[in-house]
Amino acid sequence: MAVYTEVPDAELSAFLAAYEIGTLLSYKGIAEGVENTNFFLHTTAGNFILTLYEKRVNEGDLPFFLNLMEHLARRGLACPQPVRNRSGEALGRLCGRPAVIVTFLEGVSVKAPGVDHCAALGRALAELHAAGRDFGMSRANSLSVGAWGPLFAQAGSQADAVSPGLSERTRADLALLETSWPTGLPGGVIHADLFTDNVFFIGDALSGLIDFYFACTDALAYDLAICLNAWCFEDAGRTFRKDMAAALIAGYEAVRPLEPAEVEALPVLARGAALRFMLTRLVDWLNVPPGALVQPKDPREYDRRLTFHRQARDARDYGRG
Ligand SMILES: Nc1ncnc2c1ncn2[C@@H]1O[C@H](COP(=O)(O)OP(=O)(O)OP(=O)(O)O)[C@@H](O)[C@H]1O
Ligand SMILES: N[C@@H](CCO)C(=O)O
Repeated sequence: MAVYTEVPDAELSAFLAAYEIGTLLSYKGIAEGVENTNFFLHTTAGNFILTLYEKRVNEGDLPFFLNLMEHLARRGLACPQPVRNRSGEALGRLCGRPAVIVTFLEGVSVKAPGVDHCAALGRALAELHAAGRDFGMSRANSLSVGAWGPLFAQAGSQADAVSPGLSERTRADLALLETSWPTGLPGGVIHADLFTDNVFFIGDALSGLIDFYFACTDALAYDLAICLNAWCFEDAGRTFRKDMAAALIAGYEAVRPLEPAEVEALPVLARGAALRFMLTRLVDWLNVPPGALVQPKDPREYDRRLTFHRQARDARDYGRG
């Protein structure tokens, strides 16, 4: 359960008093998620999410994330909206942490997506990229290829205790990716963490996207590569579902066709995306803060995906004919 920061009732009441969101009827810590502390708030005015930003979120980046959510909603994308307090501010402080209330988005995430979910995700991802095109702010991707070596150094010699041979495999992947990472691909605002838990459906229809706290300015096709990893593997990373990948890419290209350079770069982008999530999971796995209510995610699931990516030859192996 991702609650890193306990919030005493009195502090919560004082914080909420600054907002016009009715009277608190109930609240609870949210079980899902690993990055930030989230509470579900039920008030006389409706449902809201209270987020306290933790380790990986830099406070200076919050205006980018909050403005982005507002911008995307203006462009018609369904995503949570920051709630401003009586002074007109969206960003507050609670228990020493930056804190924001956002609107509640209806829908449920799918645990085991199918081909149709992947097709819908592809369309939504391309729509997100299109909606972000005229967003005026930018933020470098702080978890791109340049960050992977330092992340690996944090795990150091403990990697092999998590999975035999992981150090050596990671060293080789890093060396290859650091020299072959593509530059100059079409760029813009990307979500950068569009895992199944961040995409909501009502029935079969995609109802919205949440969790924009890794959003940044980077290659658009890298976002697609992240989704290929997050949505198109089964059995904890052992089985690649080419049919789901094909549906994801086709859904994306129905809105925004990929350029030839992006198609060519897909295998290396997918390999890099897998390494990025393997590394952040590895560091988190080895460093659970004392007292935190969180279930860290298993880095071995991404080590297994890397086995697939290492043998992939071109985009056809990812279902892009
Ligand atoms: N605006 C929202 N509307 C409805 N539910 C939400 C909203 N924001 C968060 N949630 C719920 O809280 C959970 C955790 O939120 P979120 O994914 O933002 O946390 P996180 O710690 O950043 O997680 P992650 O591990 O995906 O980075 C979500 O899976 C969802 O169930
Ligand atoms: N989506 C990430 C966690 C949040 O960044 C993962 O599954 O590793």
